[in-house]
Amino acid sequence: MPNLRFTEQALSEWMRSGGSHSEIVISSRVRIARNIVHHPFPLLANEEQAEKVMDVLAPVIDENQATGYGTFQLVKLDELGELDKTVLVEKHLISPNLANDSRGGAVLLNEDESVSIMINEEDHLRIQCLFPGFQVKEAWDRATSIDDIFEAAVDYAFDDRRGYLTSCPTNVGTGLRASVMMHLPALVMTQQIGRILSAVNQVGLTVRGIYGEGSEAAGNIFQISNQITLGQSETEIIENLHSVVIQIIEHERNARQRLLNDSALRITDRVMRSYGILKYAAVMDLKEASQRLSDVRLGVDVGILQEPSISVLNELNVKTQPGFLQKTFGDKLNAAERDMYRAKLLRETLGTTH
Ligand SMILES: Nc1ncnc2c1ncn2[C@@H]1O[C@H](COP(=O)(O)OP(=O)(O)OP(=O)(O)O)[C@@H](O)[C@H]1O
Repeated sequence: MPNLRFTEQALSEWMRSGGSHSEIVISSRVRIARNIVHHPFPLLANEEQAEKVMDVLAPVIDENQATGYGTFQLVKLDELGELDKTVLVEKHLISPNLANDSRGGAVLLNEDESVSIMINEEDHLRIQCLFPGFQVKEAWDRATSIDDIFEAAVDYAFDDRRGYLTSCPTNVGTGLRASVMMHLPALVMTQQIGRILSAVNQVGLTVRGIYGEGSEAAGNIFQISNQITLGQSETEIIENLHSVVIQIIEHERNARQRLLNDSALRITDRVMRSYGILKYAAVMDLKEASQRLSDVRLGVDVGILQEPSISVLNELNVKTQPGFLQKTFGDKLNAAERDMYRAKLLRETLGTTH
């Protein structure tokens, strides 16, 4: 089993700085889907064929250490235990898809974990770049520079009329998904979220939960990304997302202000109560932890609380997940044990000694 430093720390190095609008936008991501010619797409490939794709793609970055983004390590999913795979998903470094069906799958990760290049996921190549805060354009620049390195080395499946060809028709064209992870507690509390999210859908964007397609929006965190990859240029996709996100930020800010003006005592009580429960509870399930961490994050953002730091809250969002908990406290914890250890971890991290 390889020495996997990526699963030791909960907080990726790239998450340590804030980025712009970080009181509302937690992170930005761009991923580009590509396939290479003369190889069956991953869903149709047998093990040997998947292995061949890996042999073609994995060395491209190895030979190109001058990416400017530090050295990369190749992690083959078949060589990892279930727990390490789960932790990589919990840190957003691989998709749940790749963890569940990792035949011939691999990921190339750079040192600060801001670039993750999945091989043999739904497509041969999925280049993902992550940035803290609202930095979709920066994530796009980085992803496209990595894409250029691959494009110079291999032949991509490309059709003059349709653009880049992908396994799922929803990715054909640019193969681009740009997204932001937003913390929108005030829009949820003021019950405006439904209206805002359906407006978002109407302008070609889609809303997902914290772990992507099919996951729930836990802890008032929503992932907003482009739905359309065909018929729009990459710049248009990024610009469209950018302008909608700016509007959502504005709505969330206004909602926070309104809550503070109209219900300061109620909000303060909610924040302090959640902080107290996180510091002293003996049992805590994931749903409650996510909700209470969201309350505390809001409290820090609007100045009700001076601590903990946002960096500690980001770290707790990963550390309280089932995989990471088991990594910390021991393999194979049942649900009741996880709830107990989650509470212990929260008490210890938030500075309560008993
Ligand atoms: N802005 C973001 N910040 C951090 N992680 C993100 C962000 N957007 C998406 N992710 C993570 O990327 C992973 C994949 O998400 P998702 O399923 O939405 O995208 P995808 O695999 O690119 O989409 P699809 O295959 O459906 O086109 C998930 O674990 C999700 O948490």
